[in-house]
This record gives sequence, C-alpha cells and structure tokens, in this order.
Amino acid sequence: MLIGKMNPGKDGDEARSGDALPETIPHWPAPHGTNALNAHFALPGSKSLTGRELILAALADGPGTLRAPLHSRDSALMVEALRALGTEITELPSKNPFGADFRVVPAPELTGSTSIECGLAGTVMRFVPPLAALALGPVAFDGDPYARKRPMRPLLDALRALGADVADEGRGALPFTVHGAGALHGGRVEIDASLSSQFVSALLLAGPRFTEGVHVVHTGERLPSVPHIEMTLAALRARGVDASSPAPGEWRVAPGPIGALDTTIEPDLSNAAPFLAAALVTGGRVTISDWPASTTQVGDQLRTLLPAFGAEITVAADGAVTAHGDGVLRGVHLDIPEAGELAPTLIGLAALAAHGSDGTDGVASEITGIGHIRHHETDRIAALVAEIRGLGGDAEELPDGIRVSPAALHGGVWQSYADHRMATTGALIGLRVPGVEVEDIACTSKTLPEFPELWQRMLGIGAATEGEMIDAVAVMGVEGVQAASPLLGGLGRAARSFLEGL
Ligand SMILES: O=C(O)C1=C[C@@H](OP(=O)(O)O)[C@@H](O)[C@H](O)C1
Ligand SMILES: C=C(OP(=O)(O)O)C(=O)O
Repeated sequence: MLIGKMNPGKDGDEARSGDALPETIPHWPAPHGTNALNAHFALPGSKSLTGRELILAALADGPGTLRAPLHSRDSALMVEALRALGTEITELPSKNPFGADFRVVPAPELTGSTSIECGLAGTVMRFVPPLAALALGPVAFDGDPYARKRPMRPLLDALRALGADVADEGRGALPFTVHGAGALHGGRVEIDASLSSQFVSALLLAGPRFTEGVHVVHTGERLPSVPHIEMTLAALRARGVDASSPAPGEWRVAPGPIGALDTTIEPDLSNAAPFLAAALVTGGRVTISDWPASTTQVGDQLRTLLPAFGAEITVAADGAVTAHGDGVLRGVHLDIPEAGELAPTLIGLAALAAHGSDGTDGVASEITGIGHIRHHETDRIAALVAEIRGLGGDAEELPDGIRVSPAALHGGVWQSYADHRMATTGALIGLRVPGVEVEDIACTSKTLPEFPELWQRMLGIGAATEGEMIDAVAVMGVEGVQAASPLLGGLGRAARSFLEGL
C-alpha cells in the first residue's frame, strides 16, 4: 500500500551509520555501469503539479479531470486527504502507462471531523491545512516520525492571523488540529517563508476561497524555491483566478471562483535529474521524452545546471531532452536557492567529480544557497555529508550548503533516511563506484515508485520497454503477453499499467 508508513525513517536529526534501524529489508545493490548509456524513456507526472491541481480541483466551481497525474505515496496521501474533506475523486481508465486519470468532484461544502495522514509529504502537510480551515469541524493532522520535525509554525501562525483556530500545543509542527469554521476571513498576512516556499503556496492556493482573498508578505531575508511559488500563481491563473506578485516577496490572490478544468500533468522534471545525470556518469546519452516546451517546473533548470558538470544538452524537434556526457565530471561552484529540490542529485555528481575517473584526478565543488534543504525529508546537508564520508569521500557542511573535496570513493552502504532523493543519489553514485548498496530503495515510492524499474531499464536490465510491449501485444494479444510474462522476466509496474490501460 502506498500511503501507509512504508518506512518510518530515522526519528532524529543525527545523520548516519551505526544507529541504523533494525534491518528487515535487504539493501538494494546499486547497478554498476561500465558501458556508456544510450537510453530513451518517459517519466510519470510531476508531484508538485499533481498536488496543486488536486487541491485546486477540490476547491473548483465544478468537476474536473487530471490526466496523466502522478501515482505515488505523496499523491495518494493528497487524494486521501481531499477525500477525507468530502471531495469525490475517482480513477478513470487511461492510456497513460503510469496509471489512471483522476476525476475530481468538489464537495458542496468541505467537511471536517476527520483526520489527515501526511506521511512525509511537505505538500500535504502545508497545502491541506488552509482547506481544513474552510471545512466545518476539527481536522487532525499527523505524519511520519520525521514529518513531525518539519517546520510548520510560520504557516500555522499565518492561518491564525487570517482567522483560523489551530491547536498545536505550541509545537509549531505536526501533530496539530485545525478547527474549521466553514469560512476564513483572509486578508493581508506577514509570514517568514525562509524555511519553505510551501508556506506561501499553501496560502495562495486556498486564497480565492477566503472571504477577502489573501495578500501574503514575506518578511524573511531569504526566499527559497521561488519557481514553486510561480508555479502556484500560474496554476491559479489557468483557472481564472486573479493572482499576482505586485513586488518581490509579495503576492495577492483575489477572492472568487476557481474554474473547473480538464488538465494534463507534465512529467516530473525534478525526477529526471538522476536519469539525465547518469548520462554524464557513464559517458553516454539519456533522453527523456515529452519534456514540456515551456514549464514552471524547476527541473527545467537541469538544462542549464548539468552543463556546469560537463554535460551537453540537446532538445529534439518533438521536445525530447537528451543529456550527453563524456564520462569526465567537472567541479562546480553553484548557488541555487531556487533549485534546492535538485541539490541531492547535483551533490551526487559533485561527489563523483571529486572521486575522479580513470586516471583523472578528482576536483572540488561547492554548492550553496540551499540551507533550507535541512528541512526537507531529512536534513539533506547533514545526510549527504555523512553518506559521502561513509564511502570514503571528503565532504563538509557549510552554513547554507556543502563543499566536496577530491577523494576516492569506495563501496559500502548508502543510508536513505526515508528520503527518495537520498536513495536516488545513492543509485547515481553506485553507477560509477562498485559495491554501493542503497538502504531502503523503496522510499523512492514517495514520488517515483517506478524508480528501480526505470533505472534498470535505463541500464538495459529487466523490464520491457513500452515499444517492446506494443510489439508483443500486436503479436500475442494482451492475454498472451500476460501468460508469457514469466518468460519475459516478469512484467514491471509500468508494463502492467500499460496493459491495464489498453
Ligand atoms: O511547492 C512544492 O511543490 C515544492 C516546493 C519546494 O519546497 P521548499 O520550498 O520547502 O524547498 C520543493 O523543494 C518541494 O519538493 C516541492
Ligand atoms: C522537498 C521535497 O519534498 P516535499 O514536497 O515533501 O517538501 C522533495 O521532493 O525534494
């Protein structure tokens, strides 16, 4: 089941090693690739767009459809949260190989007297409480052990300032209860969003339904992940809402209806990061199809960030994006407050640049502007430093980033901290360094349950490609392919969904 506590993660700030959980699930031996890659495939829908469109569809003035949404633990938690508030969400058959479409019928009035499981999903724990304030009755929120450490206080205080009744016993974190009164006054509110842009997005997404709309003013010195706030504004405008940013660090959403929409979710470009990075690591090429021509996703910045490590990026006429590498990774100095979500992959590349390659000395890198990623699924700066050091590397924490100095890496266990991007970074490092074992690869289900299957497919191991499935179905029919699946090495999740979608 996707939405349960698949792995409670480490309930502590301390990173690494001797204090790992009792091991019940074998580690995942990261495939080691010595051949240059030549892979081409599609990725499932964006976590951030799926979450926003589900929220807006639940608040809309009529039923709507999300095509090609993400199906993962985070999106399942969002669906269940909105259902708990009275939204009707049904799955529609789809040609999308990664799963069903969603039909969303908004509740006439949001219902309270319920509880919401947030898992480790920042988007659920931040985006849903404003809706709970619009519901009638208490709504209790809780999540995974590490989720209780993720900051919530600025958002809960802002909701109180806008008229909501929130009980958190002074914790400023999960668990808390929003006592919904059926409406929220709204208006101007100041908030320090330096720990997470999601506080701002949360207020803006529900803002049209506040009596006075909302005018959010950021008071902190830094503001991370600005493209995610721009994504929120764009999603609101696409539904006819008057949403703007009159000045840097200030946003206004007018009260009014949120238009119903049939919308298609773009592929998750942040999840493209480890795959495109794999082209650089092996000295090959990896192509991701259906890359949107224009997008608000921060993952689009991979097209400019990966060249700093030595990649060449090409865009085909049909939009597919290819990363080409020569196997020699360059050191980087990057300041990327807007792209913290991409940092684990980029730091993985920096660790491999510091490791060097066949006769080439390693080179140093520094990645800064990402202090807020200490508040993601785990303290990612501490965790990355600990795991790189655990494999023999030389990494150190900076106040708002990480420095990696030349040192050769060796095999060993790479801990994931229940963090999908830690797990995929371990896989990336294992591609070049033999003997890396990733603890808890299953935590990639947070945003990409297909990760192990897609990674293996990229390397030419295991599950059938979509093209192979189409050929096999043409010759043998759906039932024939299902019957023969043991001979095909079993059907992976994507292949099974592909057959179900026929
Ligand atoms: O709004 C969103 O969908 C997100 C915003 C960002 O959060 P932070 O601002 O906390 O970095 C990003 O890192 C996260 O993965 C998704
Ligand atoms: C920070 C992330 O997730 P969340 O939405 O839980 O904040 C992430 O996916 O990198």
